[in-house]
Amino acid sequence: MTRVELLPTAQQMREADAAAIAAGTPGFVLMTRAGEAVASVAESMVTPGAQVLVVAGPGNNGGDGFVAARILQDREYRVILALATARDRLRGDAAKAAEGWVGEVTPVQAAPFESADLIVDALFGTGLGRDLAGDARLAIERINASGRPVLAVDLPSGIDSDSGEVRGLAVLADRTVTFAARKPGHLLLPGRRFSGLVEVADIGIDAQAPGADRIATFANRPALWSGALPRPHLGSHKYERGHTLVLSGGATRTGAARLAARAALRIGSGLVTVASPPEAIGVNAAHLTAVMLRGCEGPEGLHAILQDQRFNALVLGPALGVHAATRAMVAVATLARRSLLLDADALTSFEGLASEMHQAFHHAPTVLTPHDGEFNRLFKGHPDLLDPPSKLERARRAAAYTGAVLVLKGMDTVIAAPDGRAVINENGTPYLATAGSGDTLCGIIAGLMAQHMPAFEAACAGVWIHAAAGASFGPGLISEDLADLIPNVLSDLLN
Ligand SMILES: NC(=O)C1=CN([C@@H]2O[C@H](COP(=O)(O)OP(=O)(O)OC[C@H]3O[C@@H](n4cnc5c(N)ncnc54)[C@H](O)[C@@H]3O)[C@@H](O)[C@H]2O)[C@H](O)CC1
Ligand SMILES: [K+]
Repeated sequence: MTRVELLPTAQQMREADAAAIAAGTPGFVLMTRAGEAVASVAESMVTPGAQVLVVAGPGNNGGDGFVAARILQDREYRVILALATARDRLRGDAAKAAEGWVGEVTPVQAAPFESADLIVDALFGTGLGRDLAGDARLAIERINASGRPVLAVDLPSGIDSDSGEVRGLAVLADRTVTFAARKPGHLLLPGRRFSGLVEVADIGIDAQAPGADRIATFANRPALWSGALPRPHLGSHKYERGHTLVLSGGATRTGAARLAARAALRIGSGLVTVASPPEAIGVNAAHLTAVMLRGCEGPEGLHAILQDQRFNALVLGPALGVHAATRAMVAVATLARRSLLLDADALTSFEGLASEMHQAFHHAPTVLTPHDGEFNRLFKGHPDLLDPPSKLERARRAAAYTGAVLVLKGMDTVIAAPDGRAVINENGTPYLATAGSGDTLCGIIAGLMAQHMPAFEAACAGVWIHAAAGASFGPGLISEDLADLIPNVLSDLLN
């Protein structure tokens, strides 16, 4: 099973950097190792004799570039170094690295971008603090316009290490060499797209041990939650494996509930029932076999069903309709204190009413699964939740605000818990962008919670399993395929 991967913030990297230095490794040694790592990846991209243009910035990212330039020149590459600042402005280790460079230094304006066989982007890394302007911006425009292969040092310049956002303009790199650990900005969009193929170089810094008090972000990996996956044992009976209740929409909107219900059954919920409005009973009955069916007329009907405590996980939202009745159903479900998954209409019915969700979900395991559009509609009027540029930060704040686990979906789905834990998912596939895919995800997560998996772990596992199932099918995937692709993914995880 792969190991857990922490994605340190820029601040956590600075602390890890300082800890390595305090433990006896001089900063310049770290920089030299970083430069060596850059040089060795550059050698895998172009052969000796090739023209390499290293574009260096004013800080230690630039310092790494100077070290790489020296090493490559020693190895018979034709290296030119373009400096986006005045040489006498370099400080500390970067200035020391520049002293070791005896080759040509040109101002950015005169650098031969178009004729380079490889461009090394050493302008900015984790120290990027504001939108780019001036010579730095010019350099990035020239790099991107050159059409030449680009190797980025630590991060593509212009990408924010913590949020993955573009600070004005960013280098579009083919490959990135980063140090000690990947950062959130390498996994979050658009940073992931600008980074190209990311490789992690071990330069003697331990970045996997954040201070226990620190907010930690991880890459979503089975190592984080496979231990919490439900594993039926010989004595298991179906009631032990939970009973998931999925609310259906009206007669012409019943597919979503059945997609969620089948997925809940496939992921291992012992029983699954669709609660259907009377006018849709016939339609649902015609399509259901192992999934059971109950009539349910509005909030009162749901309240009556929930008198049976065996229904221990609920899915509300898909195709329920955006109106007050859906809000009333959510209120009944919340008061029943069962594991609860809210998606789609159960979220957008609270557009402008998010304050009704404030601290509303602390009493029972709850997972909200909005995509960006639903998130922005739900939290309209809450700039503190909508404004942070970082998807991680938005998800974390919304989780803390509601008391629910927040799954903010996309190709870079973020899962955040009210206590600050968060993961970034990266095994998504564009083929999951198909009608009903989200409904299936609801069923997977709820089905795991029905089997008593904690909400955060169930959400992380559900997102990963959903994506792995989709990726295993590829082109032509439709949502009806997804539930039946779960068993293969599960058996890989459970063996
Ligand atoms: N921590 C490690 O593991 C190691 C990191 N190394 C490299 O060091 C950089 C971080 O270096 P730092 O000097 O902190 O910042 P940058 O080089 O990224 O930025 C340079 C400097 O530029 C100023 N600045 C910030 N934003 C802007 C802007 N928009 N326009 C102009 N100037 C800007 C600010 O003063 C920055 O300090 C890390 O990425 C690694 O590549 C070590 O070499 C090896 C170990
Ligand atoms: K860079």
